[in-house]
Amino acid sequence: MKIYNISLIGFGGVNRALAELIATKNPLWERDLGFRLNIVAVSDLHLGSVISPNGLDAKTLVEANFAKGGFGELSGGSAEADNEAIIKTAPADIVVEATFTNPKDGEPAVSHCRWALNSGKHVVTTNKGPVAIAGRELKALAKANSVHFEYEGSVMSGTPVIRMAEKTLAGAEVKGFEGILNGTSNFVLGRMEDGLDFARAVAEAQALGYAEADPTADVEGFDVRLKVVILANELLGANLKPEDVSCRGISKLSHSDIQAAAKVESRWKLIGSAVRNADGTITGSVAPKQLALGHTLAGVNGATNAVSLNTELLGPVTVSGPGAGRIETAYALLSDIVAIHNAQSANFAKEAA
Ligand SMILES: NC(=O)C1=CN([C@@H]2O[C@H](COP(=O)(O)OP(=O)(O)OC[C@H]3O[C@@H](n4cnc5c(N)ncnc54)[C@H](O)[C@@H]3O)[C@@H](O)[C@H]2O)C=CC1
Ligand SMILES: N[C@@H](CC=O)C(=O)O
Repeated sequence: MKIYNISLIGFGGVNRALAELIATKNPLWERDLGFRLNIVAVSDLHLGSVISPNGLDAKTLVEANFAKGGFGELSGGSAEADNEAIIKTAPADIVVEATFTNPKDGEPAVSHCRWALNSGKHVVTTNKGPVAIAGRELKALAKANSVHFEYEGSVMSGTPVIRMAEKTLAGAEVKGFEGILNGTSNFVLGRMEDGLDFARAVAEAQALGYAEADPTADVEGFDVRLKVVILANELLGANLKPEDVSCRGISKLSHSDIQAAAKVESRWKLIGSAVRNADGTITGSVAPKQLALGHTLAGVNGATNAVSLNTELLGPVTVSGPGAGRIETAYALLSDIVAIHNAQSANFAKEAA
């Protein structure tokens, strides 16, 4: 049975949820997936950092109510988050990057990924910054170091859109897509339909763990813009950068806009889309759209996301599922580790044959 040693970079909602899963699900994973996970290091800007080559107890990590710098009290701990040393020197097979998404330049997460890949460690991440802004470079770096760079959770949280499209729709020729790609803004629009004001709806999304550290990224569309770039580059073979995608969020929609839409049997949704043009170029955009109630995306509510992939051979194929949430996103990290494990097992089998 395989044990993967992992380092957690960032210990907020998502990585804490992964630790929670590790605390309870390792025996199940051992039986069903053929591996278990062992946390050998954690680094967090607020809590500090800790390395324990034999492994930290996941339950203790989750249940201890650490104060600022609290990892300094642990054996092998420091009150400072020394990400670089943790990533480069802790005896991990896999670095799990779940610090905040920086929509401007992706840092410091891009550097975290570079350090890990250059040290011969796999990277799994839910952070959209490195994937949208430096995805090509990081994939090449992973290849050069014979390791994996996996990022299923960067779009639609635990709902498997990237891997599903690449593996099971291979050959179907994706020509474009449109989707609801931000759980927070979709949740906020729904709560405004219920009569709640914008600020209170955003506060609810924050309390539920859906929102970005700065929820401006959610409501102004910057988060969806990163996801449009990721999907367009993955599924349409584009080479878009965030600044190539036009972007308008939901913050200017008022209660009267929402009521006016309801009167004509429609509702507002924040739509991210991309299309391959006749000349082969790809255009991406993010904007609120008023959809008739019969539209495939109009009934997608709360933090649920959905994307309709427009394919040449099948027409539209729509995938829907959780788009945000701590456990849901931690599942995406697990699915990335399963992908690494399966690829490695296949390699070992090939070498042994
Ligand atoms: N929460 C969700 O539903 C989803 C989140 N994501 C992405 O996953 C990542 C993590 O999300 P959450 O855990 O919800 O965020 P969070 O804000 O709860 O946690 C982020 C953690 O990273 C730490 N951090 C920030 N900068 C750091 C640095 N330079 N070094 C070390 N630690 C640092 C913070 O102290 C915080 O504990 C983000 O990039 C987010 O965009 C992706 C899909 C869904
Ligand atoms: N803040 C994001 C989290 C997932 O990417 C969202 O609300 O969709």
